[in-house]
Amino acid sequence: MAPYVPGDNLHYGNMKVGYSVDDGQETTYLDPRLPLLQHADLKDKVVLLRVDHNVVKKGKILDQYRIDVTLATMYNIIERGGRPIIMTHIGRPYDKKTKTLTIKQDDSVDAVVAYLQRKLRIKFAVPQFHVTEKEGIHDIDTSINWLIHDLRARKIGGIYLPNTRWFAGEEDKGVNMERFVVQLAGLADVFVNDAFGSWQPHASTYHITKYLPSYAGLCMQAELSHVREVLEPKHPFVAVVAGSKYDTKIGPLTEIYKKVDNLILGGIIYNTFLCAKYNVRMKGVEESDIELAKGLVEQDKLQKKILELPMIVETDTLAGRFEGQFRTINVNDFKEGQEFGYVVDVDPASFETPEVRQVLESAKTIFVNAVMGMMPAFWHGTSKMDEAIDRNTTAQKFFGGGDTLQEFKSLWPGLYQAALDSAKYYLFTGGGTVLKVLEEGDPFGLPTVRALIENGEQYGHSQENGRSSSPTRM
Ligand SMILES: Nc1ncnc2c1ncn2[C@@H]1O[C@H](COP(=O)(O)OP(=O)(O)O)[C@@H](O)[C@H]1O
Ligand SMILES: O=C(OP(=O)(O)O)[C@H](O)COP(=O)(O)O
Repeated sequence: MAPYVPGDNLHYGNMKVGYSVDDGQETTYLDPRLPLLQHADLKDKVVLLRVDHNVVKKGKILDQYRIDVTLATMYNIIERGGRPIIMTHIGRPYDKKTKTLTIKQDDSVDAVVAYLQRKLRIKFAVPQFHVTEKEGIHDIDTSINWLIHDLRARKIGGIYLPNTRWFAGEEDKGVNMERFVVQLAGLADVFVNDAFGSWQPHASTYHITKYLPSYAGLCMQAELSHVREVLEPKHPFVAVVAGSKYDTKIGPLTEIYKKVDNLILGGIIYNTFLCAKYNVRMKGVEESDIELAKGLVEQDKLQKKILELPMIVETDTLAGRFEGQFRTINVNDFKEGQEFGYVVDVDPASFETPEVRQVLESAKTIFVNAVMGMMPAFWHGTSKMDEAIDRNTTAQKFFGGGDTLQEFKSLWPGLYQAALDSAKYYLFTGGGTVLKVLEEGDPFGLPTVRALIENGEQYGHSQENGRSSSPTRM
């Protein structure tokens, strides 16, 4: 039998035999100053690869999507002779208020490493370093040299470092950070950033570029290219933003507000907004955050772009959804000075009001970074939101965010699967990152991406230096 040639379909009468295989290339639109993985010299080089494999909850992977989209970069590095040292953060083990680090096995990279080993059938080594209570790992000690020796000798397929946020220097700005970055850089010859979702300028995403020739990975490139569609949306443009990461999401909202036709809020952000607007109080919402939300309330007084979801769910306990201990309350009944228990979801009925239906059904672009309720017990609002958004079959729909994708997958597995292949949907690996890009107005202004560009200019390996011109073929 003749060998199968991709793209060379065989026709027998009306029957089509074989299938055509896409060449895997895609036109991307990237800033020509951005140094690309494709242009790096990787032969026999140790490559420090930062990914966003922040997919582990209580020691388990709930959605492997963020790992799968980095496999192309790993393959590319290995195929071109590079030896990978991979790193990611998991969760938020550093408490900014108490300034302490809590190291729990649940936040380890073990589940990710086990998944990669099963998937790629190569062996990864995870080095162990000395841990200090409340301060984490101070040093990458020399014990790692043995593993690097094995990596170079191809006795192991890769090294996977412990959770980057377990290192004292990761989120620090002083000597701890400098020491950590110098030690990290000492392990490798080249740095590749494929962690679109990790926009925060930490040691392993940002400061490391001061010390190694640095490049954008393939996932990073694809995401940066697609984010243009949200930056230049078809109108009406509706953003739905919810969840629990109040600290990193409230800032971008003021800028995003200017770009959208309507903004729908949920989760802790919405609770804080409601407290500020109606002068009510809810358990778990901090006074300092209410103060921050007042700016958004003022902004909305004139333009009225924020579409309120009127019915929300109040509970007496955060321990679960227990009959008789939760109830639906209506924002329109709020009285100044009222105090509520924990507000943990949006009632699904909110998505059936004529105003909300009209806005979602007439939108041309919808960006969703939203888990409406406290999971896993209060899933009802998020489920209804996903359904209401899917009803609009003409809009371009962009979902982004670790938890957003994970809940989309667990609540609507069939739809999630279809969305992965649908031209009407695009799933971003990072939700906070897309919000940040909308705030900056430029994906190449993200601190981590800017650092790559500056590195390319410093080392002279940006695309502009005779390698290629935009648009780029991956
Ligand atoms: N009202 C609420 N109270 C407490 N937690 C909430 C509430 N609404 C959503 N959450 C939690 O927010 C988390 C998702 O938020 P976030 O990390 O900001 O989203 P993403 O990862 O998609 O950007 C979920 O774990 C969910 O349980
Ligand atoms: O899950 C992430 O972001 P996302 O919740 O905005 O999608 C990323 O891993 C970034 O995590 P971080 O917001 O703790 O820096």
